[in-house]
Amino acid sequence: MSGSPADEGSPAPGPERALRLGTRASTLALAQSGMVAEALTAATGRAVELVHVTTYGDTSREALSVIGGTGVFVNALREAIYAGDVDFAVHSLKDLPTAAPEGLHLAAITERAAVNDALVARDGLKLADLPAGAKVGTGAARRMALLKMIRPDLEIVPIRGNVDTRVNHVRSGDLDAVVVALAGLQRLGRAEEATEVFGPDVILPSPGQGALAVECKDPELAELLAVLDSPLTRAAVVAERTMLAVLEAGCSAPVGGHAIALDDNVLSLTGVVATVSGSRGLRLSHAGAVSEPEALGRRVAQALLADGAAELMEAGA
Ligand SMILES: NCc1[nH]cc(CCC(=O)O)c1CC(=O)O
Repeated sequence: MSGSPADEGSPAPGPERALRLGTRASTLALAQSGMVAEALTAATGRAVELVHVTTYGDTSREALSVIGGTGVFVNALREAIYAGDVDFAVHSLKDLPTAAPEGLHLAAITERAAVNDALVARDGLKLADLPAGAKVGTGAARRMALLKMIRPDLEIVPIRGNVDTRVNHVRSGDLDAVVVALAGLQRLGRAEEATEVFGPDVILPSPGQGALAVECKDPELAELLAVLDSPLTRAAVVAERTMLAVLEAGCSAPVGGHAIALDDNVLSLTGVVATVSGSRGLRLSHAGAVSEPEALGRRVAQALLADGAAELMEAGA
């Protein structure tokens, strides 16, 4: 194949030109895409060029629940791949809808960074130190519900926007605290602003949190990108996302899921489902084979459903 011109009819980008990586232009997306680009170049020697793609989710001020959920960030990047404007894209895995898109390969799921949620509070405060009625910003139903379970007195303020924007609400004094993904803070070089890092036992993360998904259309490119895949992270997030899919939870439902490898062969998956108000919640864990993450995801989802998860998600309060 080497030496064949890129325009000879093969959709596979020839080795002579840089691979075009489509990315949102937010600081976090640029950091994530940059990390993947560097890792790919280090592993394969291929040059990677970042191509900015503006998504409706970036320009709209509307609530995500109104404009179609986090899928809006993903769709514009996918369109750019389908159109051939870019060769591949990097997404935060937790933003990917669970349904597999037609004609695209989930070529790599990168080794997971921190799965934790983190509190960024004024004056170095921890959750337990916040005064009664303190204003805590988050737009995620899961975070709202799980925070309310621990501190029913808090005033949850629904905010959205990039991680920097959200953290800046604390800097400016609008809010006493925000809850964001630690992985996001770390990738922005702002991890030291976290005043508390929540273990999964306290706030169970979102399915896929901390992992990046690398997606492309061309099968040969998918083989090249697979060098970035972490099989253990893939097994964990497949278990988490299967659970989410079986629960049929929209991205707005308060659902958490987190799988860890107990050893090379055994995965433990914990799932949580709650009412948005945090008035009621269910949480349980099962273990299963690393080689069969879908079965584990289904098992945890079915156990949650058997305990009344569907009613909780519909309750709305
Ligand atoms: N919902 C937006 C989003 N998607 C991915 C991350 C963080 C990075 C990650 O989870 O890998 C964030 C920010 C946040 O949740 O605070």
